[in-house]
Amino acid sequence: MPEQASRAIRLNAVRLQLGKSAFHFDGSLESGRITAVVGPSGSGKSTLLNLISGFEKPDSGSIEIAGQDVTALAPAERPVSLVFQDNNLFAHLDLFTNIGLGIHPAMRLTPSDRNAISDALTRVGLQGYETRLPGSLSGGERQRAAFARALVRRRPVLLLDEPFAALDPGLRAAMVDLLADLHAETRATILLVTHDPRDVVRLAHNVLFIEKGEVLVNAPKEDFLARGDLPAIRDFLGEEPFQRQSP
Ligand SMILES: Nc1ncnc2c1ncn2[C@@H]1O[C@H](COP(=O)(O)OP(=O)(O)OP(=O)(O)O)[C@@H](O)[C@H]1O
Repeated sequence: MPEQASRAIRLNAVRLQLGKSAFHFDGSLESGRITAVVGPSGSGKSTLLNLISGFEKPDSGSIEIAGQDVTALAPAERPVSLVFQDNNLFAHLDLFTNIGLGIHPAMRLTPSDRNAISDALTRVGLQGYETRLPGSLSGGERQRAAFARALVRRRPVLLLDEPFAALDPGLRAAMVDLLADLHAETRATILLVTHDPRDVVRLAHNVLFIEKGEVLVNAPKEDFLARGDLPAIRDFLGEEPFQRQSP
């Protein structure tokens, strides 16, 4: 499938040292699919997303997105949207502007852009919050606003670092459904860092399990869920019996 291959993310012998932590990533991620990025705390999940989005530069090796070598490109030049763990809203700008910047850095917005912003706010349950500053929002509301910005950007690659972490169970379920809908609409390549095996079961097509800065397993979800023989994966899955479900 040449077209599929050309749209994938490839990490070619990527090496990075951050303080005492060494990272080595080699392999590819399927395009148009949701890949759950899982593994113990401190294993390198956020670092992988930072490398793909360009906020970290490899010491050696290269990164390709959609067939293009992006290793030397700045984050804004990459076809990627990233929602950080602690979200990345500008504190001095209202929500409308924060989200509008996701569409156009100089805020030259068309009427349809303005509609898209309002629509995104509605979809994350923040309708009417256009003039609010991030500091006046709860952690979960900020997280949803960051998600709304990723929605309007419509980049082919969406990187989400624990986007549901600060949400209560009801909102969490709504946002999980929203992400599933978003993927069905856009067929974006989505990497989702999560600590919750339920997200893997509900959302993921593939799973990348990272341990100590390296990929332990990169496999379809069904194969991953069957790897209870590996202690690290058993620890992640816990005691719950997980059904083999398709997203
Ligand atoms: N700039 C840095 N300087 C030194 N060490 C760093 C730096 N950034 C990350 N690290 C270390 O690299 C390791 C991996 O960090 P990373 O944030 O990628 O882990 P993670 O898997 O996302 O963890 P968590 O699940 O807790 O969010 C950690 O031990 C972290 O302390």
